[in-house]
Amino acid sequence: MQQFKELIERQYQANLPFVLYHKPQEAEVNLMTQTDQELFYLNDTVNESGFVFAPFDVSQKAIIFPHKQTNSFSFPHQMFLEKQPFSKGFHYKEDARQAEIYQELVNKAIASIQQTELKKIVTSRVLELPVEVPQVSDLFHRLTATYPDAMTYVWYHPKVGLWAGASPETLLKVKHQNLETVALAGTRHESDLSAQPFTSKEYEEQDLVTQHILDNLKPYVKTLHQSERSESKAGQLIHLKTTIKAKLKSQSLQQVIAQLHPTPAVCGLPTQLAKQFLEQNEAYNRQFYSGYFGELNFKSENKRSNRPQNIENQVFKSLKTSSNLFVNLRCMSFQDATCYIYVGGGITSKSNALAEWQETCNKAQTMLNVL
Ligand SMILES: C=C(O[C@H]1C=CC=C(C(=O)O)[C@@H]1O)C(=O)O
Repeated sequence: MQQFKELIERQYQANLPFVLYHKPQEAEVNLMTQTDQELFYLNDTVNESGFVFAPFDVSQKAIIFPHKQTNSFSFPHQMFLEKQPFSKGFHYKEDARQAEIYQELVNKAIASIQQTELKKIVTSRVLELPVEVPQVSDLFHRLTATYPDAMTYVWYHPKVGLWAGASPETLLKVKHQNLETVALAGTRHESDLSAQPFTSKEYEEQDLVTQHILDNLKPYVKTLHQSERSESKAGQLIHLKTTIKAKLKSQSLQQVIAQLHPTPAVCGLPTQLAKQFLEQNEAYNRQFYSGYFGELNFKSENKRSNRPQNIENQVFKSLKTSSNLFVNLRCMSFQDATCYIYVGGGITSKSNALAEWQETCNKAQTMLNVL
């Protein structure tokens, strides 16, 4: 652990880019470090390989830590579970004015949905906390120990900033031509679920996401399959989730990402109208919140024997390419002794502004727990 800590802190103190991440339930924690401060933008989704960090706004370019410019390390995830980290959680009381402002935004979204063809808008807000930047190795330790089922990460580039989070949502997994994605929406705190089970509001909210993904993927896939809807745990929150699997017609990842991002789980429906509403009414820049991030075109060696017993020990090696991208939710950034926590929720005609405010408070707790 000491070696790990020193490696990360040295990189951070030297103002050099790195990403530290743990994919849901994986045995290993990964670290990629860049040896200079150059900022690389993703230009070619098909041929470039590395860790991408993409903003919500699709008109802005994604950043990549390219494999060719980085060193990669891995550590056993077990190492982060042995000593339970020490967070007591950050007690933060939001003032009534913040609640008012957010509920006004939600009511405006509800009115727009009632008066136009908009069906759903995912409104969001940012909390500002006076917090010194924590030791990045400790922050990651707490995140990954607390949320082993999420995609946890700490990402840093001196020209962009420091981001961290615990995402519950896969944007896509692609291996060869096999694609997997999820429609995730609808939220309850686990302690409320038995008294207040999911209602038609959340089922409809989540159906919109599932249907949108299925419709958008159809032209690009040979087969398409959706799972039964289930309840999925993310920290202390429960969401509704449908898993969608498909066989792609070609490996055009660029087209597929364009179909999936931003989904109605983070923007709304119809997408362009919802985006317009957010541009006009959300009084802050989302930056990387509700964008996507993760492994793009990672190559791993695939070994297989041509005989069941492997008698002649003849092993074929082939390189497999896979991508694992996640939606950047339950995340925060740090700047000048301030921590910014980003939270939102899906609004439909059936939404209640006070309940939506409470939902964003519950979501913020995911990050407050590890500060
Ligand atoms: C927009 C967020 O969550 C999305 C993902 C799951 C459930 C959601 C909801 O219930 O509104 C949101 O669509 C967020 O966490 O900031």
